[in-house]
Amino acid sequence: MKVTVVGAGAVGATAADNIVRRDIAEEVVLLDIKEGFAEGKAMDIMQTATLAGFNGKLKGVTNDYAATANSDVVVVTSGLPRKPGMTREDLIGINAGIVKSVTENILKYSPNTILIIVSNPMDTMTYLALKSSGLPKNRVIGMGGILDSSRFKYFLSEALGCTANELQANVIGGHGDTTMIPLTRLATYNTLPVSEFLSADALAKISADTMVGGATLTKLLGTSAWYAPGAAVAKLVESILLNQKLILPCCVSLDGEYGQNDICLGVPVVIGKDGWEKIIDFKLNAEEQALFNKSADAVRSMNDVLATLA
Ligand SMILES: NC(=O)C1=CN([C@@H]2O[C@H](COP(=O)(O)OP(=O)(O)OC[C@H]3O[C@@H](n4cnc5c(N)ncnc54)[C@H](O)[C@@H]3O)[C@@H](O)[C@H]2O)C=CC1
Ligand SMILES: O=C([O-])CC(=O)C(=O)O
Repeated sequence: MKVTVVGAGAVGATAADNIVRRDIAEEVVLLDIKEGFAEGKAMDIMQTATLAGFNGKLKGVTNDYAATANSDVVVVTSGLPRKPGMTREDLIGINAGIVKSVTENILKYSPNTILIIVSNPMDTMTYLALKSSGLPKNRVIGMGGILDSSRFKYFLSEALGCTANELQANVIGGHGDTTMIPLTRLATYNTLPVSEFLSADALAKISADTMVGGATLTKLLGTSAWYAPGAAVAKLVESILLNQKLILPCCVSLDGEYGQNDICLGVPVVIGKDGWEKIIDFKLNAEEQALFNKSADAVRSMNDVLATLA
């Protein structure tokens, strides 16, 4: 199987590194518009092969879409990251043009690929990629919820004093500072509800910290995060390439599920060789459904901005 990662910046290179280390793809291509940049990142990563013990191949190219031909999966990370004080939505003006042109170029050489959109504002960029590519809806997936859920489990683990691997917890809704919905009611610690161990106030703080998880790191780092985003991309790619059928929260096109239509938003889906194969449409309680509707309203108004861009 062949994977292309577009954008060899912080997130794209980290995603490529995580994918090649897992030895799950026969070929990984890293593409960037900046001359020599992807080639350099790929060479540096490949020089860890004997140290990390992997056998896969990673090749870097400068804007050479022919080298991406017949990719089974393409990950789009090209675009600007935010700086401290910005929201992800502030990036729409520049990133919409980049995501649209990258999608067009990719489809010339891989017309049946599965597209994974990472560039922000991710929910709107996923909607844009779905509409502009004409790909079947199951082959367009936005990555945000896997990362947000991993952060949610991190904050829960810190409060509980346990490893995050003992926790199950999901974030649904939009991938924005105010649109994420950490599902605290359904989060468990070794099968038991986390509310058995943490007060309502503690859970509210964990939820708030999760929602601004990306903004907190942006403030600390001066640009947005890349280690967990890159690892989250690899988790998603692995479930596709190995047809694992993992249930992962991803941004997908809703057609009545969760009461929404004509929008891409984060919900739990089964991920396998054909992309997202099924939406797990479980019943939210009234409070969660109200938050989901509010999240959809906010994302929809960002989607409306697309029509105003040149
Ligand atoms: N969905 C998610 O969970 C996450 C999304 N992001 C988003 O991912 C994007 C990338 O973030 P970083 O890697 O930190 O940024 P970065 O600035 O380190 O890398 C972006 C790369 O894209 C390249 N690029 C720009 N236009 C291009 C084009 N037309 N074709 C090919 N390459 C092009 C740039 O040369 C640069 O190397 C940002 O929009 C950021 O907000 C970041 C983290 C998590
Ligand atoms: O915070 C950002 O802008 C980048 C991102 O989406 C994340 O790390 O969650």
